[in-house]
Amino acid sequence: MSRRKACLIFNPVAGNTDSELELARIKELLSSQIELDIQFTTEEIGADKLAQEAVKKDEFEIIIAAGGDGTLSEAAKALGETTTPLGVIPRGTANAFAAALGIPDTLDEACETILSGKTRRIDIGRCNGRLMTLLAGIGFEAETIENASREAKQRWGALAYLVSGIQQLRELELFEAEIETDDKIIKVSAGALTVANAAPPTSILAQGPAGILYDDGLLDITIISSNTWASAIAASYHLLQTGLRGDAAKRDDIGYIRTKRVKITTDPPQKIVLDGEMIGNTPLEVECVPGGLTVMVPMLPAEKISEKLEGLPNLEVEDKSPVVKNE
Ligand SMILES: Nc1ncnc2c1ncn2[C@@H]1O[C@H](COP(=O)(O)OP(=O)(O)OP(=O)(O)O)[C@@H](O)[C@H]1O
Repeated sequence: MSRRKACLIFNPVAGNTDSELELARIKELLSSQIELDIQFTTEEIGADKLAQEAVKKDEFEIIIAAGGDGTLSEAAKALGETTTPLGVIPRGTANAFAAALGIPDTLDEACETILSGKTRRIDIGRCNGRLMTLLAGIGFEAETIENASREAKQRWGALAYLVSGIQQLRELELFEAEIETDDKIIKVSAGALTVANAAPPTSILAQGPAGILYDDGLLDITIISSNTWASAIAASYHLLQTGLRGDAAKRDDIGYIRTKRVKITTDPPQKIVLDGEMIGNTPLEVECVPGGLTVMVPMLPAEKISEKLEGLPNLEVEDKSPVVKNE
């Protein structure tokens, strides 16, 4: 059987792990079935440029990105609105992109997902003229991201966002927002607004609705209007719980709507963070691009796997499925 050809885009500085060992393991796992052309990102040449060049060459069946959320999201955006599938190997601190799509975050399982060859078309968003894979946030989320420095992230990992978030909550100030969808205009005082195409449960500010579907052609907007530090903490905790359970939020200071496109203006103007990167100030316009990205995903979403027995001592499993007789 001939091997498939893939371009592997690898960020050698992502995460806090030994990247040489990781690259060797990826090659070991994939190369029996996939011929890899390995390209390293540099400070100057990002995953977006490498992915665009790979698409242009027109010789790869898959483009695989191995790195943190920055690398994965850049590669995804370069493949947006093409049919080339993206293989995802998460190697960062938070790995929100993989978590949002149910892609496992261990190297071995992520490579297994790529080898399984199952692809799925997912939505992407178009946000103020740029492509969006996960979400855009204004208010609280934007300030949190800006304040979580790379140094803090390296020292504390995902905790850095939490610490920065709590600092930010102390300075909570509401702003006036006008949210215009195809069929409504909503005016509201808000502390945080999140427009999500897809989001992992850890993106708590996006967890208003019960489950954020990444292939329904719609965006999920969560509005948080807590006006005191105590109520903002209670709202965040509620969202963490409901998000993990897959339930909808049930507090008066949390609202959510679903729409194909949205325009948000605020007074005063607020910073916008798009997929973890500051991109400027409001107004914010987002539109869903249904099926805009093809991704290699596991056969079953990871969260649906509810059984694990392997590894238990003296394990014996009897298959009791009924025998079908041909009479
Ligand atoms: N060879 C390189 N040397 C230095 N910086 C690089 C190199 N390749 C990519 N980068 C930088 O790495 C950043 C992207 O990092 P990425 O998101 O992949 O990992 P991370 O920051 O460790 O993960 P996370 O975002 O989960 O913390 C970009 O800012 C890019 O400029």
